Amino acid sequence: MSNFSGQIRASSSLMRRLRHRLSDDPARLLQVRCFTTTEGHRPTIVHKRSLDILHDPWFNKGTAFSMTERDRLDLRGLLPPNVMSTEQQIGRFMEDLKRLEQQARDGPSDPYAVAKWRILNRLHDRNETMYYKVLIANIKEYAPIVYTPTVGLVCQNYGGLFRRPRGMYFSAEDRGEMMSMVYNWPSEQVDMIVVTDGSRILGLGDLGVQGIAIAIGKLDLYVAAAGINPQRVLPVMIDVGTNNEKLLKDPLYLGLQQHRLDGDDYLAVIDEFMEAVFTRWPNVIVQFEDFQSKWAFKLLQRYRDTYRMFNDDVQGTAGVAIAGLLGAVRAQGRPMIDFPKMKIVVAGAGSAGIGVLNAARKTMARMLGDTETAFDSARSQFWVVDAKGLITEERQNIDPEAQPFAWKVKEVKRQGLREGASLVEVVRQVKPDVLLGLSAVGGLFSKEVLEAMKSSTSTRPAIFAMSNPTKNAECTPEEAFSIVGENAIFASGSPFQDVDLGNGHIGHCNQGNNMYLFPGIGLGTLLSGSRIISDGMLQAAAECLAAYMTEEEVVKGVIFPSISSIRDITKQVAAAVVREAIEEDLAEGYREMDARELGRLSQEEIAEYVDNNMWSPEYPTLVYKND
Ligand SMILES: NC(=O)c1ccc[n+]([C@@H]2O[C@H](COP(=O)([O-])OP(=O)(O)OC[C@H]3O[C@@H](n4cnc5c(N)ncnc54)[C@H](O)[C@@H]3O)[C@@H](O)[C@H]2O)c1
Ligand SMILES: O=C(O)C[C@H](O)C(=O)O
Ligand SMILES: [Mg+2]
Repeated sequence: MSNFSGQIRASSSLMRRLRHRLSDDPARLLQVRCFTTTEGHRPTIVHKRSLDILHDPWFNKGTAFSMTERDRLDLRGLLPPNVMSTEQQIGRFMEDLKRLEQQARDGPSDPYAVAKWRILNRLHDRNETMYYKVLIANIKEYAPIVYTPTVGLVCQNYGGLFRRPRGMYFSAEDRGEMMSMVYNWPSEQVDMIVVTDGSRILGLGDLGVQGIAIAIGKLDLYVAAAGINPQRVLPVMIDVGTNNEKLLKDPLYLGLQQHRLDGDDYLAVIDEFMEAVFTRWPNVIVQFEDFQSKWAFKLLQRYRDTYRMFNDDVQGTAGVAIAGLLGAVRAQGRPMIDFPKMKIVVAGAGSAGIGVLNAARKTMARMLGDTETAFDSARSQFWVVDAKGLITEERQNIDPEAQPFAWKVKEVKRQGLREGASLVEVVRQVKPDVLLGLSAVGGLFSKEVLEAMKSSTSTRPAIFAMSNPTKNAECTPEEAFSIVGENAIFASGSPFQDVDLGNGHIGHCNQGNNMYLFPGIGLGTLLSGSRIISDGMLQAAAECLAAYMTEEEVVKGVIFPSISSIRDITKQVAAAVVREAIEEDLAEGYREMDARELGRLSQEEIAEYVDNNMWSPEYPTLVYKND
């Protein structure tokens, strides 16, 4: 790794000299700037040869090593003699994968999904370049394998599926050691960490150390969608124990078999981890993922003003939901500014639900003039139902995060409702424009609830069944369209097929998942060099996603892009985040691009800068060097 950064250092000084000579020609300066920050096609110096190269997934090309390279790197005889092109290699790999698929049933219950994950995982272990080439070219097919829903099944079965370790594990036993442990990771530079404590994996609950697969899956999207260099990503599991009784007794369980640490002991572990990673990699960005709500908000408040971090479930989900909600307004043929008139019922008041509620309320308030009164009145557009029913001020031991959305008892009485009213009662009385589920309860939007949505006052009632994985979705698109009607707008957290409504009509199934935002938030933060991730940067990301869909698409009920365009949407989101960081004077620059230069870039140049800094899976030519 040291050579890799050495190469970057060498090329940086060359570029500095070049730039000095060109500095009075702004047009050429931009060209050089873009060039300096592009992952180039120069040879990569390696300090390994022979089997060490074949066992190194960062350098391995398998049968694609040319004969001259085989000679240079002492590989002759270690590979079958036929030199394959990348296309041939991928062709062979895909044939294998497809063979399996042809025998498989469609849909989320695909019995071969885990087998496909295993095949892809093996490829990931032996050849990173090829793995990401396959993933990027077939993202629609394989995102549901490396990401939700299959990754959920993988986490549940990780004890059996675990082969080669990937990422780092910090456990409660490592207290006092983390600052030195971080140096065991081979990369001199890490741009992105996704960390989980495994306490709430998707809607599957506490999966302890097995939750590492979720961090790996999120980082796969960072590479595939945002072009973050895979040598600079680090999946992390913080193992503070588990409260999953089954895992505590499982002889195959890979983690600490003790109950979770809590209170100050818990905080001490997370604090030590944050200090350690930011000491070694001061420019890293840490994404918190799938922490139980109890800690998600507290940790976000604790770190967000000092570290470059965000919580994907709270903040990423909020942005995606806002984009979807604005899409639902546009789908009715109404201007976005009508958003503050929407009546929204949210089922689920955990990290995701509360994140969405806070962001939606702020967005409404901004549209109403950004005054305190506007903020206050926006509150009455939301009805929050959790496991105990409708939340009002009468609720005992109310969660402080949910408190601002608790209805006054007198007011709900007037609406024919009361503390703890059931979801179906609330929907019947409120007749909402939107029913949004982040409850993790599969089938929560029952026939009765969806029947009640038929009296929605909206011409295009929106049903967002956002819980993951598939079996935790609050309803299926078939149920939504058949019961609520063809005009409904549907989005789900995990992918479903579009629904054939007959007569040539298609019920469009949108995937409303934070995957449309977190890669761009991470990339934009990295390239802006902002030390924190501000509300404005998150808002800019959400607005960019909302504006991505055309009027024509939105009217057809298509409110989120297809996953096939995830690299493009991520690029745009990242550019929007960079622009906002510049605007807020937070951008400190990245590598050769300092804050001043960044501040001078036009909108088009920012887009180009982002594009030029995205990693693409191409084999570099390798040259051996012995120091
Ligand atoms: N689509 C996305 O991008 C996305 C993003 C984040 C989270 N999620 C999903 O959202 C779900 C919830 O995540 P979380 O972190 O908020 O979890 P959480 O466990 O913190 O919260 C779940 C909430 O649902 C409530 N609930 C439980 N049973 C209910 C019922 N019968 N009726 C109404 N509410 C009920 C609970 O009281 C709690 O408030 C998970 O399935 C997760 O996968 C989806
Ligand atoms: O992981 C996902 O697919 C979305 C979200 O982060 C979740 O926790 O469900
Ligand atoms: Mg999550």
